[in-house]
Amino acid sequence: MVERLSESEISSALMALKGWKLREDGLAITRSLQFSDFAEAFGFMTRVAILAEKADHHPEWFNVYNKVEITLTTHDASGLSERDVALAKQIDAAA
Ligand SMILES: C[C@H](O)[C@H](O)[C@H]1CNC2=NC(N)=NC(=O)C2=N1
Repeated sequence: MVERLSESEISSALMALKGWKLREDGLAITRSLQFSDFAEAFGFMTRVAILAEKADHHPEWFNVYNKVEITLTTHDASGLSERDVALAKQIDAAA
């Protein structure tokens, strides 16, 4: 069973991440990214898809043209877990 992060763990995790915000309900983190065009955006999404599959931890995301909006939460914990932080760090590196 994956543990849900405490508020202080979430705050310190957000400081180590780039551009991620805590969703109003406190149960997810979100980040918006903008690329030069659709092909760049989709290439990023492809890299993230491979990382997500390897981690067995998957984003909720939306893409329109060169913009990608990502939401991370852990369904199994009904909130944020270390899996979200780990994937967010990998996403920051893939951007
Ligand atoms: C059995 C369980 O659904 C799987 O282990 C994974 C799949 N991907 C997942 N992704 C996310 N975001 N949260 C999960 O709890 C999750 N669980």
